[in-house]
Amino acid sequence: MKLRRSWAVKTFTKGLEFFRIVAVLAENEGHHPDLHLVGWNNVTIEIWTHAVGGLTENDFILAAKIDKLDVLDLLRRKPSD
Ligand SMILES: C[C@H](O)[C@H](O)[C@H]1CNC2=NC(N)=NC(=O)C2=N1
Repeated sequence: MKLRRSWAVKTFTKGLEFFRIVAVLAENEGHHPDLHLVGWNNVTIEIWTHAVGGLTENDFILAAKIDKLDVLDLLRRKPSD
């Protein structure tokens, strides 16, 4: 079981900017997601705790903080939810 969310970014480079922002957060949290940039503009982030091979509270905390990031200027459209 993993937490997974995808976003369509405006450009490949904006996808990398997204990753850079997430990387700062991940370093601060001491918890690190899997980052995928596929098909030039599809960003998918997967979160789980490798150490236990499943989900822990830290995963939900990181996911919630990623959801709150101000990345609208990087996206093709607003996230649907
Ligand atoms: C020592 C260090 O805190 C651990 O290796 C952390 C780092 N970040 C991590 N991130 C994630 N997603 N899962 C882990 O098990 C994990 N372990």
